[in-house]
Amino acid sequence: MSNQVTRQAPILEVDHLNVKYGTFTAVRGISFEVAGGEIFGLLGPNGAGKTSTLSAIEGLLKPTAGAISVCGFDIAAKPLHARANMGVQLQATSFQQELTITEIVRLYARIYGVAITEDEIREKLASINLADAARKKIAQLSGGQQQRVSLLISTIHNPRLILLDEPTTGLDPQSRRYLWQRIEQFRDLGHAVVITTHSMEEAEAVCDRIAIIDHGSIIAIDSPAALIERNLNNPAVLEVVRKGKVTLEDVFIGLTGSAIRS
Ligand SMILES: Nc1ncnc2c1ncn2[C@@H]1O[C@H](COP(=O)(O)OP(=O)(O)OP(=O)(O)O)[C@@H](O)[C@H]1O
Repeated sequence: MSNQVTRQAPILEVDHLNVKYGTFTAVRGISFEVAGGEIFGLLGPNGAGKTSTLSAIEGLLKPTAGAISVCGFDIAAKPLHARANMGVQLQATSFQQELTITEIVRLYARIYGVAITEDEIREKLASINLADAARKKIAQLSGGQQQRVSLLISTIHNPRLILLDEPTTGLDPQSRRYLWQRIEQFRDLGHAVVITTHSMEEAEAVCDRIAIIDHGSIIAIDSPAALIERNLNNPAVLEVVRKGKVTLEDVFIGLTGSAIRS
């Protein structure tokens, strides 16, 4: 939790969410809330159900049971209202490859009904250190630059809820730090941010709270520091400690097991 911001009312409420693919249950009874001014991490081994959970929140996938609301709007009953309040980070490959970065920003502003002048587009690109790349196409940018564009687009309509699926995978430490700072700025402005990551370092560095998901269920939920504290004497965790001091990764492996997932 940011020191400057008092915890606000929930922006995202997920209540006993179930997702099935055919007869296979990918998400079983997941419940959590994310408040404004909070960065919430979804962690879990491959196949745990993180993307399925995000897809249900985004309205891309119909849950088999449970309810999701964004800013009080039920995603099933008021999908347009709910989606107007959320920003979803897209992959670089999802953008129109033939357009320049400026044209992409202009296009998405229009899609989201945001009035934006050419000067404002220039300012926005400058704010993510991409003033010089305004005429470049997305494929001509580095991975870090693409992720900055992607975050800019997903937040162009100033959504209260921001959903980021592994936003820093493959980035160098500088680009990763830069994105962390941008994400924290949104948090400090009172937005709610949900992030999935496989990086325990990232979870510890930016997440105020995390949920560890395994086999479709939340098995632990708290701040990273509290999860470590609570598991300092957990034999399953102590068995996997590598460097004498219990880390979030040790807690994660201790709770989810060492077996490689398919
Ligand atoms: N469209 C689908 N049809 C059938 N099964 C699916 C489908 N999408 C996901 N699954 C299965 O549902 C489970 C959860 O998948 P999901 O992608 O939500 O996991 P994840 O935690 O995001 O994994 P990863 O870390 O690998 O991205 C997995 O067992 C996966 O194989």
